[in-house]
Amino acid sequence: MDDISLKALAKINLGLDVTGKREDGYHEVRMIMQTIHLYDRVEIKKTKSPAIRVETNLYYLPVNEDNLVYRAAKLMKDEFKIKEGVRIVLQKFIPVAAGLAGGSSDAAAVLVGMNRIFQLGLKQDRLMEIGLKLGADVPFCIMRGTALAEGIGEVLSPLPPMPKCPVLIAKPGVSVSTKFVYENLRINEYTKHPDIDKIAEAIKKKNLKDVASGMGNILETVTIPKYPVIDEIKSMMIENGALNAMMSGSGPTVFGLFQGEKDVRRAYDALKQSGLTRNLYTSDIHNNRR
Ligand SMILES: C[C@@](CO)(OP(=O)(O)O)[C@H](O)COP(=O)(O)OP(=O)(O)OC[C@H]1O[C@@H](n2ccc(N)nc2=O)[C@H](O)[C@@H]1O
Ligand SMILES: Nc1ncnc2c1ncn2[C@@H]1O[C@H](COP(=O)(O)OP(=O)(O)O)[C@@H](O)[C@H]1O
Repeated sequence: MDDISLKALAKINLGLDVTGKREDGYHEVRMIMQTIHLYDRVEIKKTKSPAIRVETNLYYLPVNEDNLVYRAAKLMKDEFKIKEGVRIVLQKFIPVAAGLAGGSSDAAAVLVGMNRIFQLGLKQDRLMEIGLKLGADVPFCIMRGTALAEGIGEVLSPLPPMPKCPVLIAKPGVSVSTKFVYENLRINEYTKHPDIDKIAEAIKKKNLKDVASGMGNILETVTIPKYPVIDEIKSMMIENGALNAMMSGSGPTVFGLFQGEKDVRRAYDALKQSGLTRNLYTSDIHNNRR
């Protein structure tokens, strides 16, 4: 096999809490991670020339070592002394710098894809270890499904599949840097922490309503004051039938969980009309692990 085409799926955080800060500046988290069916397409072709070449449909994305797919390919080449090169064609559909782990998922796809086309025979755990060098969310993007993430996001405990439901994804026309959000997080005794265990319990009981009512993201305390439009989008989703709506990751994307297709359509139409969002997609829960 000389080439492979893979989906790089986005994630949402059904819950996100920060419990401490490490000496290296990274934060200790407790998060409920969920893969959704919104994806980039990553094609990888083996080439005789040793170079890594990247092409993408988004003109503003770098195609050098600043692109996570380039970094992932370089890491695999160096680690496993691969002499050949790769040509990577990246078709982006996941909004960039949105809190949906698009870049991390693209990198995960390159690790998985190169493991296959170069027949390296690496187990998933090993790929996840390598992935952590590229970003805290990469191990989850390799595993997929539903999981409790601890540590800096890399200590993963699989959870049973989240109940299926329509998901509305709405990103306002602003971009947020994850680094900025973590650096500006201030936690004190008044800060409300989401109950991560309650969400995990609701998932185990397959109770969608309790998952929705338990949703919470401590990073909203940084991103929403800076971009109040996030709150407007959340309110609009809830007023139009969402079980609940919340910011994903460091934002600014808002997702809503819905009971059925009719509800999600109503909220989609309302948001489309409002002009509050630049990217608006209906999606759903993707439970299959890799
Ligand atoms: C907030 C989350 C929630 O899933 O997702 P996104 O909003 O990025 O999608 C993640 O914790 C983001 O993970 P990821 O985007 O892979 O992080 P990295 O590239 O490793 O780090 C980006 C920046 O965030 C900070 N960071 C990241 C993870 C973490 N647990 N603590 C941190 O303080 C790092 O210091 C770094 O400056
Ligand atoms: N393949 C990639 N896709 C998207 N962004 C990338 C990629 N490679 C590098 N980046 C850079 O990483 C930053 C964060 O990207 P992304 O993963 O989309 O966001 P988030 O961490 O919020 O989920 C962007 O500002 C972008 O310049």
